[in-house]
Amino acid sequence: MKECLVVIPTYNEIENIEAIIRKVLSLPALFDILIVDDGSPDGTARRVKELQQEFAADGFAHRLHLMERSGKLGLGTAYIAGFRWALGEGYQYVCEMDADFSHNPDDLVRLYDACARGGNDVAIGSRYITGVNVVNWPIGRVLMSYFAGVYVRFITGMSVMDPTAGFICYSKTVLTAILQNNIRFVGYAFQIEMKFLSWKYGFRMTEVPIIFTDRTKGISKMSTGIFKEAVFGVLQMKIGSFFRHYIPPGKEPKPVVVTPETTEALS
Ligand SMILES: Nc1nc2c(ncn2[C@@H]2O[C@H](COP(=O)(O)OP(=O)(O)O[C@H]3O[C@H](CO)[C@@H](O)[C@H](O)[C@@H]3O)[C@@H](O)[C@H]2O)c(=O)[nH]1
Repeated sequence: MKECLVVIPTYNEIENIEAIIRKVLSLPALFDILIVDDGSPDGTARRVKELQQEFAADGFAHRLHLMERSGKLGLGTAYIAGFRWALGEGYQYVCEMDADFSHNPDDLVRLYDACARGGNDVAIGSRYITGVNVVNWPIGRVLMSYFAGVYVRFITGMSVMDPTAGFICYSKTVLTAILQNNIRFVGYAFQIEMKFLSWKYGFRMTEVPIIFTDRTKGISKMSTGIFKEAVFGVLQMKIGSFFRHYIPPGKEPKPVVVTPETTEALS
């Protein structure tokens, strides 16, 4: 059985890609990797292919996968494409993680355990569940991230302390339910939308404390467009939620089968 896939979106991560892949593959063997690369001009995908060849010679090519997309289509759509692939391949759990070591790959085990052994459907690697655990971000970025959380909690009513977190483990059940929806955000607001939908569907969610350490190699792809999408998008998302019902899989009303007996019973 395929147990857990770590989806890593990449755009120009040539300085980090090999190290992060080798680190994840050094963890317990239940973690496979899917890199979703958006045509990185720096050759990130090419390096992944070289590693795939090396691993094939060692007999574990099945643990490293690559999805190449035509251009920079956004973090959210990269993850959605990765999640759909994971469900098609039959993985039980799927993790999100950045390529740049700002998330410590060792914490994957804690996130996975919180779901697989802790009975949760969503385990969030949380920077703010025990104070503020962010290292080396400029103070402006820490404040923006922290108050984005306050804003999201105020607008949505969802009590998650780190709604913009990008280090998460999902069960296949929650992803199956969420992906029935059109995920509207392409940038980092996608992270908020995923948690909001998990919460609306009533899935069990937990926050696992982590320390987020800013990257030392390569640059962040955060932009003002991504920021605006999050600010206005959260409001749209909340308003939109008034007009729909969220029914988790298995809880859908059973269709009534009409037979002569049921017709008689109804009359
Ligand atoms: N495929 C693809 N990957 C992308 C894209 N944009 C960013 N990425 C990849 O997504 C990961 C995160 O991007 P960063 O640009 O390093 O994010 P950050 O500024 O450090 O933001 C962190 O904080 C955000 C808000 O709290 C988080 O939402 C985000 O996940 C991340 O942890 C990296 O692996 C990066 O290469 C894209 O358009 N396409």
